[in-house]
Amino acid sequence: MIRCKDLHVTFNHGLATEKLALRGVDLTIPTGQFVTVIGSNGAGKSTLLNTIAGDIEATHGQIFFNDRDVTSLPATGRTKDIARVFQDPLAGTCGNLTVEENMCLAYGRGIRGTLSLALNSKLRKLFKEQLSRLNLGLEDRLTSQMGLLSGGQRQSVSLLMSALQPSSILLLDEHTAALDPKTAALIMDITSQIIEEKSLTVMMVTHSMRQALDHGSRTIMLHEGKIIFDLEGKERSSYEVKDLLNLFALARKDGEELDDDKLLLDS
Ligand SMILES: Nc1ncnc2c1ncn2[C@@H]1O[C@H](COP(=O)(O)OP(=O)(O)OP(=O)(O)O)[C@@H](O)[C@H]1O
Repeated sequence: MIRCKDLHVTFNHGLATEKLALRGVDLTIPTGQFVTVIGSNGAGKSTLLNTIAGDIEATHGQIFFNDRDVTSLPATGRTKDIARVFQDPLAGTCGNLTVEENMCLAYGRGIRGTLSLALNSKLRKLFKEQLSRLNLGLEDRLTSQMGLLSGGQRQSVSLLMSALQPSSILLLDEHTAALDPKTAALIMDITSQIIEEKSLTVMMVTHSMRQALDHGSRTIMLHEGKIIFDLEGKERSSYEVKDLLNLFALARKDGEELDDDKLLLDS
């Protein structure tokens, strides 16, 4: 379970550039729930995920994983609980290491004395099996340098790496946004499989209204640092993409244009 209690994040406090990025987020995500997170540019989606991951310190409020208060834990103290895949395929993997070395690091996160974890034939077999699920021929490129893979290939490996970790929470920040439609669909497919296999608690930020409704069982919409809609159950099932776009229209202030073309394009 993830619980955010009255979560606030203010950047550049007291300066002319002060920004209230989160303004009292109250959110409880039961164990095993898959929540899609939508909202226009600057709504606070990444800030929410980064604060849950510990990369950004909460200005006020608390974060719990189950009953454990992790608010003051740095990101390094939360890595056992959280796996992440980012929009940028370069984030989250090391370009100078080989595919198998990257996977070994991810695998080792759950094991004591990770630095001494050696690549052996058993691990290579496991990594090959995982990579072959992608149907991208990456099972034959275990010793290729990660930096030489295409963005889509690299993102695919990042996703598999998240499945090798012992984490119970998966945070996906627009992880298919930089991919071509075919690769994006493949990645979403594998994402769903991994989530189901590991019964993960998931938050997925997306700009695609279609993706937001097609995946998971709950959708929250952030606007100016607050959750303004929280849809699940029958109500959510009855929603179409156009209904979500209408919610966006309702959320904007009078006369303010929806400045996020991407929302419309990806719908
Ligand atoms: N490190 C930072 N310093 C100052 N302001 C920041 C910082 N990070 C984010 N912000 C601001 O906080 C607000 C929320 O940003 P955030 O990245 O969470 O939005 P988002 O909903 O993820 O947007 P997008 O869809 O464009 O990625 C924005 O106004 C952003 O400019």
